[in-house]
Amino acid sequence: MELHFTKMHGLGNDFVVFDFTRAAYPLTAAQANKIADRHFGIGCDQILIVESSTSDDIDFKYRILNADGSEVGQCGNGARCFARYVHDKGLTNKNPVRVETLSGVMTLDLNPTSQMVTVNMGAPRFTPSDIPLNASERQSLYTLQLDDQTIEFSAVSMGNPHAVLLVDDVDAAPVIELGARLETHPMFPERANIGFLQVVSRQEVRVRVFERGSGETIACGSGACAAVVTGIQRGLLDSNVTAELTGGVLNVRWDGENQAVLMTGPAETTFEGRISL
Ligand SMILES: N[C@@H](CCC[C@H](N)C(=O)O)C(=O)O
Repeated sequence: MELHFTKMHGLGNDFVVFDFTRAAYPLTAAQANKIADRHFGIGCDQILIVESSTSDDIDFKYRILNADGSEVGQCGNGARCFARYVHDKGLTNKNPVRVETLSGVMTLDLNPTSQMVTVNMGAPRFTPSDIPLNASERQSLYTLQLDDQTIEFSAVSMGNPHAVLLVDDVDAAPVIELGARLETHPMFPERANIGFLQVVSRQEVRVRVFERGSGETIACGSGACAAVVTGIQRGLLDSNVTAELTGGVLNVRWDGENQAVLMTGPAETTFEGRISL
């Protein structure tokens, strides 16, 4: 079977995008894993699948597979690329675009004069069972034990599970070593994305994220939102924040409890091709 794909990225968080609106194709986890492989496949952090929606008021179904083949409910950088893709391919001319994911409905707003897209990420969820997190009650800071180290973190669902650690300097943070160990810690029954947050000022942060199912990526949209939201909750940040990731800059806005998070950033196409599976 040969499939046409489009390669896209949001701040270097890169995606292989497939249009399955006309014909469904059941990609297996093993095939997804092969596509994402940077040596034996195309190479990407996530695979994004465009499908038709069955609801009248929703434009598309937006499915997300991590590089390890696991299907997940959220990808913020991917959502911006999704919006750009369905417009560039002429699948819709609606703006905003409404999409359904495993985690709920998202609204994607394309800026008509630039490559920027604003994603309404929905309201963050803090209840442990919603994240999910093995804890009996909601707290702004949790701790877990790793050998003889006590790790302090905040936890939130942005439609996917995030733990956020506050650090003095993201460049010096042990993102890969600690991220890999925390991703699969029993505190996180569905694993978690592990973010490292450095507060530069009340309006500016630096963030690195070890992503569940993909490893450290050079940008994670939902990770940036999780980091900013937990920083605001801890009283360290204002409601409108610039998040600097290794791949570039996002704007994140959150006006507090039960309010939706708005994330704005670029979305770009790099190339198109065909792959035999
Ligand atoms: N890169 C993403 C997040 C992709 C999914 C994540 N790895 C998970 O497993 O939840 C983003 O930009 O949000």
